[in-house]
Amino acid sequence: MIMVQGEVSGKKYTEPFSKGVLARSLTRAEMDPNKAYTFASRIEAHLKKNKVDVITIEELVDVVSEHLKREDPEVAEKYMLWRRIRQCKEPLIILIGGASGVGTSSIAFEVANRLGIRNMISTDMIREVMRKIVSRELLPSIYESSYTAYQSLRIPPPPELDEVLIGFRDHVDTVSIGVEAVIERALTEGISIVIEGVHIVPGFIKDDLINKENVAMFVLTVSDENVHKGRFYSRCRQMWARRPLKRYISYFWAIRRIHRYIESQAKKHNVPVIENIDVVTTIDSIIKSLTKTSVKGGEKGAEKTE
Ligand SMILES: Nc1ncnc2c1ncn2[C@@H]1O[C@H](COP(=O)(O)OP(=O)(O)OP(=O)(O)O)[C@@H](O)[C@H]1O
Ligand SMILES: O=C(O)[C@@H](CO)OP(=O)(O)O
Repeated sequence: MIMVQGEVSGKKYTEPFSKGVLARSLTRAEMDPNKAYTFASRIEAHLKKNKVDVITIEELVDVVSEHLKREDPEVAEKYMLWRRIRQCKEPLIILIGGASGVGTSSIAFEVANRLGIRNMISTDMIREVMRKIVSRELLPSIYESSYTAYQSLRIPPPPELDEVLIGFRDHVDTVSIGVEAVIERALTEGISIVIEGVHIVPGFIKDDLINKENVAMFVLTVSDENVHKGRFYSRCRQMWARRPLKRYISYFWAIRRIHRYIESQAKKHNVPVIENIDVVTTIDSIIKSLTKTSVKGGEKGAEKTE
């Protein structure tokens, strides 16, 4: 049996080589699952042929990337990017924002999956918990959707200001407190997490959290209004969807205003804006950007996610 040696939080561990585990990491680099399993079997055969009984994770990664470079350079590059992020010692906090319907939850799920991050929360869930704590009378705006929050303003803003944005800012400002609490808890516990939703807006979360090397924020956009609108139709066709299409379509004008506002905030605060047209391209941009920014220190290492 071939044994693999690794290290998590300074503690060494040894476990048997598993084709399944290796294949799973290759599928995260977008190798077809069947091909990944065959490839993992070939790696195992290679190690056996070379009479390897014990191999460290680093040595195994070298063997895998050498074989991958010959077989599929594109997957090899993605595999190495993925490894660099996984090597972070600090927990990775990924924040994905964007107006309702641009795809934050779909993309967050895929990013978490690709990076082996087991924790993910939507800001809608955080808002829901906050609604149970504070009465509607005290904080009416969080009882609204982000795009209807303006209807709960107690004092109408002066006509020269955009009331949709005033309502939105008020709504996001409150939910951001819950978002900050989740970030702080993840940092304290040392767990990686992806937080996604319309309440992730550049400029609203405390600088001391955002500026940490292992906290990365992204904003998703869909510039074409018709494509954006189409996303609500595609979502409501999914069997499990329980969200009324009519409501999103009738407030689409407000959602687009919020979309423009979030994008402008991202530009102002140097947060990467990613046009979410093709899922694979969006995820690749996020992962590439993570290796450039949030893992600035390079070899910092992650919790053992799998
Ligand atoms: N890149 C993409 N290409 C095609 N469809 C996509 C893409 N990203 C998301 N979608 C689809 O668009 C719809 C809306 O996506 P999703 O529910 O992730 O949006 P959201 O930003 O989380 O919205 P909300 O904030 O309202 O929850 C879903 O049906 C999803 O499958
Ligand atoms: O507030 C919003 O923009 C959306 C985000 O998902 O939530 P809901 O439409 O469920 O209120």
